[in-house]
Amino acid sequence: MTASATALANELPQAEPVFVGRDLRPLRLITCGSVDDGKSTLIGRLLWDTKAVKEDQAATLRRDSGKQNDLGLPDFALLLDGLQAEREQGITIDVAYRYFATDKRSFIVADTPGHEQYTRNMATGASTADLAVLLVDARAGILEQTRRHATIASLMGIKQFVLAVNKIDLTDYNKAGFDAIVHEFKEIALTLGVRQITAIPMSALKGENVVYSGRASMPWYDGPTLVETLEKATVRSAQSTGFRLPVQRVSRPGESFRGYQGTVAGGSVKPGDSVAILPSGAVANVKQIVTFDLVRNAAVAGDAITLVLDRQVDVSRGDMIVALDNEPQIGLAFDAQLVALQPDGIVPNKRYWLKSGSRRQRVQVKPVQKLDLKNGKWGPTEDLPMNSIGKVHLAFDEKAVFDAYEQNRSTGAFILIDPDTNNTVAGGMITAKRSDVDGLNAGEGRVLLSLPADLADQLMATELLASRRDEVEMRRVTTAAARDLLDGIEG
Ligand SMILES: Nc1nc2c(ncn2[C@@H]2O[C@H](COP(=O)(O)OP(=O)(O)OP(=O)(O)O)[C@@H](O)[C@H]2O)c(=O)[nH]1
Repeated sequence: MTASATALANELPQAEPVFVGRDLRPLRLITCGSVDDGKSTLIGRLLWDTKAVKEDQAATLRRDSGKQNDLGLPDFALLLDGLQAEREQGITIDVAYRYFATDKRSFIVADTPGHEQYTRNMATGASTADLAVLLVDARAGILEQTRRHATIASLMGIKQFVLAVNKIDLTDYNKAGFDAIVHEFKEIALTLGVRQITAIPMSALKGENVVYSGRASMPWYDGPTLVETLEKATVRSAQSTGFRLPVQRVSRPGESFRGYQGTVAGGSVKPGDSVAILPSGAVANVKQIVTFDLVRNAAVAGDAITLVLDRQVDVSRGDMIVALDNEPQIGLAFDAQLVALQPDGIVPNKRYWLKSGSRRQRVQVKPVQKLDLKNGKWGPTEDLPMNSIGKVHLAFDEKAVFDAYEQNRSTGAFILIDPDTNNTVAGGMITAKRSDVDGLNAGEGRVLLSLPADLADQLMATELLASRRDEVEMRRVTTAAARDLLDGIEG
């Protein structure tokens, strides 16, 4: 907002501030479903009927789909061909975002592939979404994949669901079939604690109940269209935590200036605020907030800033600067839920890297419960195979800083990386801090050695070190890196 706009806003009566903000914020949604449920067709249809498709794309679409469709309609899935190319590049996190708008609101839709092995992409898309559209083929009904996606979406904190019963035209607009699917889904939703469900019979292909009403074919349905539902959905309220700045970089352009850079991950901050630096616990006041070239008088979640403090304190990459009166949890042990993403699953008690924001820490993971995707019940477990969803205990080598995911989706989320392969093996959410490490070997007192690979292997082969594997962790580095480390210690 410009200075004059701010002044104007201050003069206006304060009666409806909520509405001003609400319409400006786009609704983020994720679409999920099994292969061929019609996800691409639905997104294509949304873009087409809201006129988000540019004229040149539209001409290509009419030309390319001319022969392909027995209904004489354009193949809306073709609109997403560009995304297919993006997918095939094999980018680690594989979510494509599309934008469209009505005169009431704008939307960002995360399109994620439907195959089972793409669960991780779904989890990524869900982590920022306000609402999930779950597609079901009206002929096939609810599948295990539907349950899996609903579960992941709800674990990722999504509270609003649209059950899109698609291809209803292929069932002759059968009301009883639609009702049975809705009934079955409501039972699943109940076990997940999801209450806000809008079920819509639709034909993405024909554009019925997507943007335009399908009443002509389905006089029995008097509910909203998909777009009407999306227009009325609520955008997640701001995170309920105080100020959070995960430090991505310490900027030191000259002797006199030291700033801490990162993207605000919660709350807001202004000069004069008292902050703590975690995990050290040092305290300081905010002296200045800088963005690109501007000095700002406040910053809020989402802003990329450089923070200048009023005194010399020790801050490094991976630390978190937080509101003094509203701090996250600090500890060695946490409860979490995660989705296992790799063929090896989660290996009990193995040491992984946990990455959250710019922080990377060693952690041991103990699976304790697994979700049965057939009946939605949690049961005890000792392992978590690929694509399973589990509750785990985490034990860190050094103090970790988190908010519960419920309170803050940035500072409560993490991924696990296998140190041997560098693969992302899980995506997870912190649920609570634990008071004990549950028999896991929290690594206080453990020795970390960074050595050239051949030397490390020789040392590990000696009897002394082989017998003390739990106490000594060997990091294999190049000879040059080892020399740098030694130089650093000496100099
Ligand atoms: N009759 C009918 N056919 C539909 C409808 N929606 C999609 N289809 C057809 O179903 C097939 C699959 O649709 P897609 O949109 O490609 O499905 P998808 O879920 O995106 O599939 P993937 O991209 O492989 O995950 C296509 O031939 C569509 O034309 C619908 O509402 N009615």
